[in-house]
Amino acid sequence: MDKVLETENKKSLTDNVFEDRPQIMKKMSDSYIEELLPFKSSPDLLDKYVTAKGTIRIGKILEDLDALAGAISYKHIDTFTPGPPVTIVTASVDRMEILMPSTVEDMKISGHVAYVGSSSMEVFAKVETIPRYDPSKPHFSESNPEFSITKPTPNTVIFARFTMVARNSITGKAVKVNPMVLENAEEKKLFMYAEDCKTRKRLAGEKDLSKIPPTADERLTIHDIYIKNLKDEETGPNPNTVPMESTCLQSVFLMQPQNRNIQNNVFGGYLMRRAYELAHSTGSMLVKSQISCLALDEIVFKKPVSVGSLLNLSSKVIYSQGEPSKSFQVSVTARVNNIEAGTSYVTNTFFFTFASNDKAVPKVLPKTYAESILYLEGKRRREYGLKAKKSLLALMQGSSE
Ligand SMILES: CCCCCCCCCCCCCCCC(=O)SCCNC(=O)CCNC(=O)[C@H](O)C(C)(C)COP(=O)(O)OP(=O)(O)OC[C@H]1O[C@@H](n2cnc3c(N)ncnc32)[C@H](O)[C@@H]1OP(=O)(O)O
Repeated sequence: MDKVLETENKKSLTDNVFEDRPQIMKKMSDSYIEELLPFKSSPDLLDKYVTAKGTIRIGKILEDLDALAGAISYKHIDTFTPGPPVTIVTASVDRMEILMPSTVEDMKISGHVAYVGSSSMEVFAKVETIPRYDPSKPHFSESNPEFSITKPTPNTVIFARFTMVARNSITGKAVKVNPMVLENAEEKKLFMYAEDCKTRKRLAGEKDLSKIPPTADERLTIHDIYIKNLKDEETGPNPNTVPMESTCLQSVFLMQPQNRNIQNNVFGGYLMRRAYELAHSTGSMLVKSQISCLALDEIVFKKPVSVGSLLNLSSKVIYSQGEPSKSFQVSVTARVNNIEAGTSYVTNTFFFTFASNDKAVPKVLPKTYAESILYLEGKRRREYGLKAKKSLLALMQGSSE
């Protein structure tokens, strides 16, 4: 008996509370949320989202998607009984193809939990245009009587897959989330697909060039660039090429409490918006004209960014083929400086694909080995991106039949 008491006394109070958290079965439709963004009929709303070009700010939409994924996850873990607070954090986001229209359209963002692991949830969310928007419909709906699973349709402009993780708000440890009951074959298929997405993201980063050296073909590419650089030095700079180092931009932000979760860490969506805006500026400076965002590669939020720290975002154009291609890749590295502790670490690197709307894009050339590795990273991402876009478009075509 004494032995049992001794063991019990050694257990942390908060851990017990979380282990005892009741679990209830949830359906996919239980976590569904949709929010209408009627930009055409609501000038006040449009005012918050419009860019100088008169289009919709992609950064704001990315921020909304992250908040929506958070709200959906909280809905899934809700057990309808008062309990200790659980914090939901964004662990990773899959690659997103961005097909935003060049005109202002009414939109809807919606989604639900598509897979649950032990403490993780895969949230599928999409942004779509609503050509025949009915202003008598409510703006915000927490349930949908005609629930259908989230998959891309011909009206989808962004299809996003988030991995959200539940943590004990006090100890920071993993918390078990509610299990899920699958109601039909379509949901089972989506659940398996979502599980694959989660596993792939979990393994992301293990194949990157900081861990695996360039292939033989890639080494040849680096050598070709070296020869080109030598030629340029002899004959004078080529007007159609730009050194990678000259494309760098930086911005520094003090992390304020307005963008924090209950653990005092900054929302992933806020970081995505800031990174997007810097990447867009970096691309525009290269092209010196209007550009459009085509994709945001997968993101892993490795470490939290705490309120009070300094966020340093540094960006560069890491890959562009030059004429006739109009697309190029921009990377943004987020480094956090803790002023009082004097520490600094990289939390994540964002990779964007942009395309020039009209003007030609100069070829970007690396000068150092470190830049060459970034160039190869950009080239790999471009090649992977072309395949990913093809399969998304096929999925969208398929769902219209
Ligand atoms: C307009 C709309 C209306 C909205 C209406 C307003 C609503 C208003 C609500 C606001 C809601 C905001 C919600 C935002 C939420 C943030 O934006 S949070 C801020 C950004 N994110 C962060 O700061 C996270 C930083 N990273 C970390 O803290 C750690 O890396 C993590 C994510 C906790 C993972 O740590 P770890 O030690 O690897 O965790 P570990 O315990 O080993 O694994 C836990 C689970 O995560 C999984 N996992 C870990 N890493 C990964 C990964 N990279 N990929 C996939 N899975 C992973 C594991 O597989 C494991 O899964 P299970 O087997 O338990 O199912």
